[in-house]
Amino acid sequence: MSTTKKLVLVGNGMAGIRTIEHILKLAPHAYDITVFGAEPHPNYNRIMLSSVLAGGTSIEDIVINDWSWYEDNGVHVYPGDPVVQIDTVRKEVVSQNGVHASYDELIMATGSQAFILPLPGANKEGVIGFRDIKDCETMMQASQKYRKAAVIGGGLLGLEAARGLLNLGMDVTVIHINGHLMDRNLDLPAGLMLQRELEEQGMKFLLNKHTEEITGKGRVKALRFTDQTVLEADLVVMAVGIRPQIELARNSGLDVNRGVIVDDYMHTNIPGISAVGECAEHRGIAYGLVAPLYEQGMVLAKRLAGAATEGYAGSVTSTKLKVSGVDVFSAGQFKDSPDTRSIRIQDDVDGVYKKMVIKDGKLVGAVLFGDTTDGASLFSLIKSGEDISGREKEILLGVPSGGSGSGPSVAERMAAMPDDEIICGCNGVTKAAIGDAVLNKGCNTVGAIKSCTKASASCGGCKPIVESLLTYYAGDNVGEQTKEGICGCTSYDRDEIVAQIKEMGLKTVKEVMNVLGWDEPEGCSKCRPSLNYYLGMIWPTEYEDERVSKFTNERYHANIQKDGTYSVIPRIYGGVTSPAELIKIATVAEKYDVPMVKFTGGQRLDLLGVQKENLPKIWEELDMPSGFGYGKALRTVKTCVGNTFCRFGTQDSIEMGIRLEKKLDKMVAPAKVKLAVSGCPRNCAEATIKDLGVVAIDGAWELHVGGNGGVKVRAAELLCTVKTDAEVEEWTYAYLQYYRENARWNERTAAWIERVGLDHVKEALADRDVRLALVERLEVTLGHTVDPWKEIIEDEKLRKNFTPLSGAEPVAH
Ligand SMILES: Cc1cc2nc3c(=O)[nH]c(=O)nc-3n(C[C@H](O)[C@H](O)[C@H](O)COP(=O)(O)OP(=O)(O)OC[C@H]3O[C@@H](n4cnc5c(N)ncnc54)[C@H](O)[C@@H]3O)c2cc1C
Ligand SMILES: NC(=O)c1ccc[n+]([C@@H]2O[C@H](COP(=O)([O-])OP(=O)(O)OC[C@H]3O[C@@H](n4cnc5c(N)ncnc54)[C@H](O)[C@@H]3O)[C@@H](O)[C@H]2O)c1
Ligand code: SF4
Ligand code: FES
Repeated sequence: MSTTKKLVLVGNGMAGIRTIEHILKLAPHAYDITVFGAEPHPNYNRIMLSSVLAGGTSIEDIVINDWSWYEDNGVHVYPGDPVVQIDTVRKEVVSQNGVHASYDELIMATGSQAFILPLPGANKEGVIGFRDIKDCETMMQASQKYRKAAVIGGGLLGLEAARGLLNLGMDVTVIHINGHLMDRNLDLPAGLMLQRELEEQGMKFLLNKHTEEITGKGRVKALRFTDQTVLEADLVVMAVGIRPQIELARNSGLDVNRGVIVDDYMHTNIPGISAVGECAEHRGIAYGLVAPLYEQGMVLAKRLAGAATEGYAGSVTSTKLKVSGVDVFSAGQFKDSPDTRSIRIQDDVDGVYKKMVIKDGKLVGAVLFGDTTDGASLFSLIKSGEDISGREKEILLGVPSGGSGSGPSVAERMAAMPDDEIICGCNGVTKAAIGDAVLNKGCNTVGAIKSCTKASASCGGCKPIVESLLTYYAGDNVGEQTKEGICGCTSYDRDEIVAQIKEMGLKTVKEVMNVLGWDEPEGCSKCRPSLNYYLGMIWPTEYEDERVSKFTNERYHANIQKDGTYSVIPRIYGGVTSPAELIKIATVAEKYDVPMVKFTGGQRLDLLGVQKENLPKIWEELDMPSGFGYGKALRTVKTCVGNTFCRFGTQDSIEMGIRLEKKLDKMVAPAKVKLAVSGCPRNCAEATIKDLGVVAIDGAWELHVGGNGGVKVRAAELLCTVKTDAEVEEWTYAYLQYYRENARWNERTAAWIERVGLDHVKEALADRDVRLALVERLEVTLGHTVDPWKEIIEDEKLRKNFTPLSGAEPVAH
């Protein structure tokens, strides 16, 4: 008589089949396995439905185990045939099609269903959730016939659905009950930054809106809200959360609450029946992300295979929004509470926000917007629970901690990580699997690991840790192509892209992406602005700036502030103003109720707290050039008093500063550029911590380059000493143009000089003909650059962009 036990799995989804995969590995002959699935498909990666909807991925691409896998592993499968009854006494399940299957062990892995708000009209045609392949197909079909889509719920799922529908050509409005998006994962500043970014992509939002009714005859026509406004819609996608599928379990006598209640070994209250995945509730939590479910699956598989396991103790979760062009990451406890401290950086120029939440010296939560490269390492710090006291700022600023004795190095952290730690949550890839790919399967690049294990193939959030593990395992054998592409969308680096743009005459961002085979068709918030810069630098007379490829600040030509208002900084050449100019500034400040007028560190006046819609009017009335206080461009030329008034001064620093600023006032660059001119070596203008600082010495001028006074202070290095004012100009312009042509986008001169070395720059500029040619190219560029505010003021269409934040006002009936 056979000793093989019978194992029945109810639910052919991600958690259940992952458990079966482990059992097949741990105890290949222990069970005769039967799987029932309500969906007619083989086991597929539900996560990737967002990518299918957004385009570029097919249903076939997201299948994890095709039909042959079931056959090869002797797994009997009943697709499209849900289990409708469980006889826990006879130990038998019955399916909708009348199949009876007896079991020794039964796994419930029925997942969740989309929560459909019980609104009048919710049963109309065109109202759906977003949970499975069928929903995805319904949306794709609807987009062929209809224009207006409403997505209820501004969480992860709603925003991914909305992005997909936009890609399908629909006009999409997201209705959100809260005041900021992704309120379950983000705090207010990150939520606002996300909203702005998505608005730029064409998404519309109605916040703090409560839907009351779905109207229309047969098919949906509109949504009516509690404030009695109405939004027309031919397709409504509900993405307001999920509910575990527990009816079958409840009807079968299993203890249920929100989900099927399980202990640390995934036992339910009935012997022989386990539950795993979203349908399970462990220590009061029913998870809605794959990583914890895979951890549960591993524990269950070990128990059923008779292997030792410490049980499941619960998970800290992390999420990453899968919308191309937006980088958002959230992990753990992201909200402040009385027993936590938090530390945050908000860089409105580059559209970056980072927050760490700390409790008892340990990192317990993090939010990242705009730059999520540190997401994986922050997440592993949260999971490891190590004490980070004294290193908080270092960690948040992304300064690598290694070798200095201030904390474990990356290699030490990789070594300490347990083998069964899941590195790629989306695909359930463990550290051991990555080690195996590198050590035994010859994978020596991230790309090869991706092909072999699927790690980093979905949301990409795990890529930095995959890279660290690759280095940890492969050491010196890391393959060539791990050279960094400019972002996750491409493997081309900056120099290759610039060379290809020149060689192939590529003229638009889209063209570069198409021709160079970008992985993400829309690009992301890193590559779009950098391509926009490179194209403008290479084709100064032809290229038209692509507004959508820029950060918010540069798109609105104003610095966005913490509270969503903007600041206005007119140019004040060399920091020298006049009574007439001051009166003009004071007049607009009073007229538009500007809450604060402040001197900046760069000797200018900043009007803070300006509403977006007032920006064009203020600039029009000021009638002063833009100070580019927001952009990757020339910011200020700070000057000291110089020999006009100062008794120590040997040269006229004010005149020199104004001359340089007048020439360069519209110069855009890879990153912001600050200049200063001091009239003697006392250097009151602090010229030696500027990108370029000019310091007068007796009978000559010194030019110092690559300085920085920000987070990482760097003293400038002496580039040259010249005698005449004309030479100061020639070297300054040549140096800046050389930087414009050779630095990576977003690379300040300090970082650039550190990377290429001062000697290289000196050598490149040594030849006068080369310098003159550089100056000429800069002049051509400057000749084609316009003052952005002049352009906006004169163009009605551009002025229209300055309407209030949530532009999507509902249609009132
Ligand atoms: C569009 C989308 C994007 C997502 N993106 C992410 C992401 O980026 N990261 C992340 O971590 N998570 C993401 N998720 C969530 C993730 O997909 C789920 O957490 C995961 O699929 C849950 O796995 P599960 O096996 O518990 O449930 P499921 O994958 O839902 O599988 C359950 C299966 O059981 C079937 N079933 C139900 N009742 C029965 C029955 N009586 N008989 C037989 N079969 C039955 C269901 O039809 C289903 O096929 C996303 C979800 C969606 C919808
Ligand atoms: N990238 C990812 O990790 C990813 C992507 C998609 C889905 N998922 C998972 O899938 C599950 C479902 O996602 P979700 O976004 O539906 O759930 P969610 O709970 O994360 O978000 C639902 C959102 O809807 C809002 N909401 C609730 N009621 C509303 C109403 N009446 N009107 C308007 N808004 C309302 C909530 O404030 C919330 O922000 C979650 O577990 C999620 O983690 C994850
Ligand atoms: S740098 Fe020299 S010239 Fe300029 S203000 Fe200071 S002391 Fe005077
Ligand atoms: S965690 Fe999403 S691809 Fe790895």
